[in-house]
Amino acid sequence: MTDQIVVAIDGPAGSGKSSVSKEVARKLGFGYLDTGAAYRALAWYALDENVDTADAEAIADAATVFPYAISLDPDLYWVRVGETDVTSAIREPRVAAAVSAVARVPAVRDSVNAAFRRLIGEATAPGVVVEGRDITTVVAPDAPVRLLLTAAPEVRAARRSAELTTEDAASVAAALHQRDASDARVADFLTAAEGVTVVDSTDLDFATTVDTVLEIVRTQTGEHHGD
Ligand SMILES: Nc1ncnc2c1ncn2[C@@H]1O[C@H](COP(=O)(O)OP(=O)(O)OP(=O)(O)O)[C@@H](O)[C@H]1O
Ligand SMILES: Nc1ccn([C@@H]2O[C@H](COP(=O)(O)O)[C@@H](O)[C@H]2O)c(=O)n1
Repeated sequence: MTDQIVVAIDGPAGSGKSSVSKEVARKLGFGYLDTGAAYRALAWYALDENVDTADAEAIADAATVFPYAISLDPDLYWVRVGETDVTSAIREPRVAAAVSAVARVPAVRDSVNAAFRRLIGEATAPGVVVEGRDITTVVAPDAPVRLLLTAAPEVRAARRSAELTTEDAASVAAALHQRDASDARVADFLTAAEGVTVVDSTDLDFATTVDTVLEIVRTQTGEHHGD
């Protein structure tokens, strides 16, 4: 599709990328691509198959056979590995703890990036909201809308902690910050690249954050999808 609109959104863990992107996609009638889900699903697969996530070569090999599928429908979101629905399992803290090691393997990034570009190209919606860590810089640097969604570290930790009610808040915050530090060695999602607009949601509620992103999409594309 040639006139497809890509809205590229990057940001650190817990900044609201998934929830905000999904809602923006719904409101615009766009597809939604959660790129972190591919890395999480590969980490889940490695754990399930007893592949050592610290062994880059073994992980690169696993990535070549890993039967991954994802829905781009924001109203019907699922992630599968083979016949197994892993939509919830990939959010477990054990997967979050393993994912950075998997994501730092260059061969893995090359293969998932090719899959992302294929998925975006095959999407039938008028546009796709794509979120992750390197979407504005590597996956879709030419996207007409490129955003860095951020929030203060303590706010992101508190939001994530509110979701993981069985975990203690200090461990949730430590895990989130540790994952950011590890991920930041691979992609710079803490500073906006040239041409990327920053949305800081520290003092914005969810609805206002969504409206802010929608307004930027409308201003930067001149499109009024979903109005
Ligand atoms: N502006 C906001 N105000 C309040 N809560 C928010 C806001 N934005 C997102 N949230 C909430 O913060 C939590 C984290 O958001 P979300 O999972 O979308 O972040 P994320 O950036 O995708 O995280 P990760 O990278 O770890 O997957 C969710 O519970 C979400 O509903
Ligand atoms: N473009 C991306 C997206 C994600 N990652 C890695 O996947 C992990 C999970 O991502 P979430 O968005 O679901 O938190 C993330 O911690 C990164 O390790 C990536 O490298 N590039």
